Amino acid sequence: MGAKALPNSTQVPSLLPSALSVLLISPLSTQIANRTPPPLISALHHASAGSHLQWQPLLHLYILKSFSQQDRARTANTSSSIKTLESLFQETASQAFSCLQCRQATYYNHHMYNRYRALNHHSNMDNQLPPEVPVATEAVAPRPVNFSRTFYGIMFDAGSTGTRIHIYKFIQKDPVELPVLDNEMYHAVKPGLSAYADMPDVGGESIRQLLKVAKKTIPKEQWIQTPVVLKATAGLRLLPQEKAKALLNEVKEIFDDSPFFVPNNSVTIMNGTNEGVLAWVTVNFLTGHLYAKTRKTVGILDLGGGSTQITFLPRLKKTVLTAPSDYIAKINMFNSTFELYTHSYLGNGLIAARLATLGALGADGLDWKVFRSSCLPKKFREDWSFGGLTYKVSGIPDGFAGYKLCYQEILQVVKGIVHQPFEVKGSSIFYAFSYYYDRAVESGLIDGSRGGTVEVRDFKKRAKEVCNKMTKYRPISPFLCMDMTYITCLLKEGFGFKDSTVLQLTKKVNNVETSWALGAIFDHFHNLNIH
Ligand SMILES: Nc1ccn([C@@H]2O[C@H](COP(=O)(O)OP(=O)(O)O)[C@@H](O)[C@H]2O)c(=O)n1
Repeated sequence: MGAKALPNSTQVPSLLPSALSVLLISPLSTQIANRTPPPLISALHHASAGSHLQWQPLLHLYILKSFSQQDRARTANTSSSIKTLESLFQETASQAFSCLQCRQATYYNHHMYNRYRALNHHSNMDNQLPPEVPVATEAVAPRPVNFSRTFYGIMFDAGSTGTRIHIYKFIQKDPVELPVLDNEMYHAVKPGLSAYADMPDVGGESIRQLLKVAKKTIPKEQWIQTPVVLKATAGLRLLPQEKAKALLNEVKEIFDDSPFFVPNNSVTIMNGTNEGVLAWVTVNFLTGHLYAKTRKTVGILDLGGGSTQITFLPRLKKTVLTAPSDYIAKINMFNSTFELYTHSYLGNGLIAARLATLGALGADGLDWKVFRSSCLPKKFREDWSFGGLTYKVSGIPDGFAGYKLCYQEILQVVKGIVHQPFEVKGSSIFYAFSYYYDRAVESGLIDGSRGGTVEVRDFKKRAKEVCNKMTKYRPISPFLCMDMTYITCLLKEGFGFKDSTVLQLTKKVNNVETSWALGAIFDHFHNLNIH
């Protein structure tokens, strides 16, 4: 089966702006007023304080599908989603206010006080729609003179293959409105910090470079109250402790010299559980699945360079009961606790898996040993660098190359290592990103600008083709056969997905990266208490 188009909720960008602007500019315009049930108008209008990224999939679905009078049920769902996304920010407000009370940071002062007021305004709204808001309210409502409309958060993702900055802009239009995510500014540099294990000061330059982007993006008067946080993943987890520490210290010094607000513990190595859970929070937030008592969520599959994560909300108790105890994590949101299946496999990221397949992971004699694999073109031989080390790698010149042999090699890296959750054979939807996405694009499975939906069997089919015609695909990457075979093997033999399992390959939703970073900024503003 070839690539399919994404469903509506992830195709929003091309269709939404015009439809959304109609609603935001004139929520009671005749057409909409005639066709939209009054409670929804109220809810949408109440929520219309900015461009409201998180409402977009909901609005999109509603506008495109619900203009006929038939869909009262869908309207009810939409309204409840709006309400529950508000709840997320109500909780944020509550947390922020406690920070205000403990005087942790000047940063929180006026934004958070206003959000606390919003919390009071919305208290006891469980199972209700937001209150009716007259159309003219936004134009004439009195506001405090210095009311600040926007605030920002900076999250650095120090990954094994690169360092990225995510600058999130939130808007709070009115003291009684809750803040919403307006947009994300994203920038990335390569290689990752771990490549500077022996020269942390040089590694620090990449952070300085990215901070310049933050200074350009965020208005000067906001700098002092904008938190800057860096979380490192597999690259630093795999380094010797003292080398990782030296890099983190370097970053902390750079942050301290910056004009931004540096909270406690702002530079850390994140654990694998949080990486998986926060990516789940991001994707479910962006796709409109995150609300109180939600059962209909999507799973996530993240394939990094050094580690890989799987996270989903089990529907069946058996999935929880049959999982190793440290594969279940709890997270608090909307006054309830979500019990997630999550695990991060360190050493099973795509690049680490290449090294393992080649027998090079942790090997000595790197200056003379040549690491060979039947997953590489026979005549290929090159020096290849990862994580600050250089490896001599090659195909097997007088041997065989191809899918079957390659699959057998790769099986050693997966079999018996990756746990198969009970429920994964069911019909849950999984969003897959990072290297799943990149390799699907490079091998021509999906379009790079739009993403797409594939089945697990599509990866297998394309892996066979790439491995059995290595010369054709060599200009794209000599590692493409190895990578595609690894992805196939990880999905099938590792997690135990069926050939027919559908994967939603997505890099961005409404122009926001599908990465743990957004979940992490939520976690910063409101401790989600992952345990
Ligand atoms: N915001 C992000 C972060 C990573 N990635 C991709 O994720 C892959 C590697 O992730 P990573 O370097 O963070 O690896 P880990 O440290 O998580 O193992 C690369 O393909 C990146 O381009 C992305 O597309 N967008």
